[in-house]
Amino acid sequence: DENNNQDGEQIVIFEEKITKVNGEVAIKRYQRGKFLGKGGFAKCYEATNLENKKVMAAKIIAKSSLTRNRARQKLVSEIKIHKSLQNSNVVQFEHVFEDHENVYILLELCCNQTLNELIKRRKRLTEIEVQCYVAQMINALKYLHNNNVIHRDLKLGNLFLNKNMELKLGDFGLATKLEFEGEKKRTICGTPNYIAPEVLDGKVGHSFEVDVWSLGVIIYAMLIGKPPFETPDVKSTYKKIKMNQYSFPDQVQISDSAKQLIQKILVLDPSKRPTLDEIMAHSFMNSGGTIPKVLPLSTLACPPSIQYNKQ
Ligand SMILES: CC[C@@H]1C(=O)N(C)c2cncnc2N1C1CCCC1
Repeated sequence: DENNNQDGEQIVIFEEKITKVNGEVAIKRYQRGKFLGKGGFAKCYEATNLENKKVMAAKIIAKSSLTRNRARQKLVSEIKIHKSLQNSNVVQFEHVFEDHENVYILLELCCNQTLNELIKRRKRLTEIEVQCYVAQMINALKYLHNNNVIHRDLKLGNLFLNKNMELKLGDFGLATKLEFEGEKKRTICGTPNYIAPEVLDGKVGHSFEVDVWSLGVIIYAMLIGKPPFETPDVKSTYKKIKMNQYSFPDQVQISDSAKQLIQKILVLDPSKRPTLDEIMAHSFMNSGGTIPKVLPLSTLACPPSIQYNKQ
């Protein structure tokens, strides 16, 4: 019947009521699609804009779960920062609205999940694939940092893959925008495996370099198959990070330039870490055989746009 689709599933529509300047009320309707999973306080579904049939990813947050001020402030900050961003390697923020029960955040759909699932399935990636994903991450991070935004929660699970396997940086729940030149942040936040030592230190402030540290952790995790400081419990992970204690397992053969790049990034002193441009120019990012000027597109692990940028 009108409330169930052909395989008997209930059809759920969520509506946005818009009161126009002339007082007219317009209604935008979205049809809820398959459940994508939970993300923090949010239940996530595919959602189709019934006007233009565009399919997006919807984060639906029950207002009842936002009673604590911290959670509410985090959501307001996430929306304010993410809404202001527009880049080919950043998840596109499509729309946000609310009704009596929920807040609805509509985002670019990334139907190949995240690098976390990819690494789980593949165990580890080839150096060529890693170069390709690192180039896209650097593109996103350069854009963020040029807009005075620090992501602060870079990890495999926040690196989404769209239908063309293009990388899209998402989840700005812990992101922050610096208001003045040289400003330092002090709030301790991030995900244990990827958090920078100076954030744990708590005494000195932290800045853009925390994202470079996390990028180093991600490069190690993509090549080796797990993050460098991972241990069964958070406390010992923090100890290893502060002691800069990690190694390269003999079982996994990676190139010297890959090892060198990781060692260059994972240094305790943030001022000693390479800039994003220096990482891009590192031999690891330009090794793996010279790429012929004219590329047979089929051979490309990553979208032609990125490869050409590297030339
Ligand atoms: C909608 C939330 C989150 C996300 O941020 N994006 C961009 C996304 C985009 N496309 C599919 N899923 C996405 N997710 C998943 C849903 C469950 C956990 C994280």
